[in-house]
Amino acid sequence: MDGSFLIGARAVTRDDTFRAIDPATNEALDPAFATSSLDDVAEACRLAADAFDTYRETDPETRAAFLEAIADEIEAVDGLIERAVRETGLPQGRITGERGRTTGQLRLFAKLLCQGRWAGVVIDTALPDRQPLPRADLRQRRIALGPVAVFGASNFPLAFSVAGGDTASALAAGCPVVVKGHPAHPGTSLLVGRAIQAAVRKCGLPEGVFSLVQGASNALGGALVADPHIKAVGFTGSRHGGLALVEIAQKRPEPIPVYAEMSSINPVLLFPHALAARAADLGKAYVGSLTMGAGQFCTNPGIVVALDGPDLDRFVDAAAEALGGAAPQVMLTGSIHANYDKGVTLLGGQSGVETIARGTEDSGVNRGRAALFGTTGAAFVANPALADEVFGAASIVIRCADKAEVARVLEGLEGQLTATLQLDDEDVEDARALLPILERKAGRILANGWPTGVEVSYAMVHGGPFPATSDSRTTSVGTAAIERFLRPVCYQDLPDALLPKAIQRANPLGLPRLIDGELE
Ligand SMILES: NC(=O)C1=CN([C@@H]2O[C@H](COP(=O)(O)OP(=O)(O)OC[C@H]3O[C@@H](n4cnc5c(N)ncnc54)[C@H](O)[C@@H]3O)[C@@H](O)[C@H]2O)C=CC1
Ligand SMILES: O=C(O)CCC(=O)C(=O)O
Repeated sequence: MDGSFLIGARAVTRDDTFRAIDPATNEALDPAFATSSLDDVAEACRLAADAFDTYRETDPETRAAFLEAIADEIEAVDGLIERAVRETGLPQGRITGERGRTTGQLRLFAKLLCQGRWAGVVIDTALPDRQPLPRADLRQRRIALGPVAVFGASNFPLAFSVAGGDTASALAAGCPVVVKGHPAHPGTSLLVGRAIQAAVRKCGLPEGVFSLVQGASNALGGALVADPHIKAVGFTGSRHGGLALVEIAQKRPEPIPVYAEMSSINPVLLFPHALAARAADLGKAYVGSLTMGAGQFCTNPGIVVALDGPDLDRFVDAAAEALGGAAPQVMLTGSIHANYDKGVTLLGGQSGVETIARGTEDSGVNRGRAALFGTTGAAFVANPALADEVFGAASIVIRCADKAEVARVLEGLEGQLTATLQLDDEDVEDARALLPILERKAGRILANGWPTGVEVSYAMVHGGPFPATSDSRTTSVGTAAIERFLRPVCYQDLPDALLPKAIQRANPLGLPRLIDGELE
């Protein structure tokens, strides 16, 4: 690996460099990586704009073959898993699974392209004899928005990074992509970036379809979002970072959409009959979800809400026992670990909050020690700081005096990616009463499971009201993610010779069409 970054078909080096740090040891890793300059960012965006008109009008099958080629190239990269493990501290099994999720995601978008519904073809045929006025021939399809800036996430070095869901959905839509790799895993980013670059070449696509810029400074990311050629942004990371990018995008002479996935504490509701039947099992399973990946999931179960009583005591005892035996895990970066420790100290120091259990003692660098807290519904409602996300394996159990207090706790929450119900048949009526609140708050509501681990599928919604995301109308995981990067265009009375293939009368692409309100 040579430490370059990728501008179109070129690998570029610069004198200004930075290194990845192995978070398990704090050792700086070779090689040194070139930091992209602001001119490099501008060049990547210009190439993307040059490629746009050609790339967006490629046949769906061509883009599908491209996505498949990227997946194949990623699977062929030597040393990818090892490098990602070194740069993130995540275990090999987890990274291997994540690679499968990443390539599976690319292949799912390839399949979606061949199915054609994404093109959104709707036709209202002309009614020349309609009284009192004739109707024109109206043909709608969706086209790509333009070049997209994607920010790789620290916590998913493959599935939410260079070739992750944002990139896959933007490329599927017909948008060239300029990725800013996350500075914590530049080697992983480069290896995956090279795989995409190779796929661009093999598929004969314009070089500007993909570039990867690298560097740690906010100026770099800010310049990318501000570049006039960029027409949308995909981001997963901190609330602070996401909001900074939203502000830059809104202040541009031409504001653009930012799809930022930010903070979420993912409430878990324990209903009385479920608690009575299996409190101890629920306690253990909750700690499994909480501590997975050192808790570094935005879907991590950060709060548990239940009626106070002996069954909740049994849940808490089982959770405390499981968490008390949980070994500290390497976190992604020194600063994420420091933020975690700070968040745990702040939460534990709030009035009305008790520390129920901590994971076993910290014995190495950047190890996150799990933390379980408890409080009452009244204290939680009175103090918004108790609902701040602590990114890592920390969670708080909220003991409510009655059902009305459960509802008040939920009403007080900000927007969430998920809400989880642990319930039995006898709990359904209580759950039904809370469903309207949960629908207003969350993008995904699940029963008798745990929120971590998102399925990549057609029905998935990985989104939710602010601050879970900056735009609750969409999802960043699953096939519906393509919609973020498309916009409708209506063609009125254009002759067939001028129409794009997607909406020509003979339907040469064989796309599904809604004609005069009826599915063809
Ligand atoms: N909710 C979630 O899913 C996640 C939350 N986090 C939170 O974020 C904290 C920091 O972790 P990171 O992953 O590094 O996230 P981050 O938001 O600090 O950085 C993500 C990316 O955005 C860029 N960036 C950040 N602020 C920027 C700005 N003002 N202008 C331009 N570019 C900017 C960074 O260089 C990086 O490429 C964690 O401690 C955690 O609290 C991190 C990862 C996921
Ligand atoms: O739980 C998952 O699989 C996805 C989590 C996620 O989107 C994140 O942590 O950024």
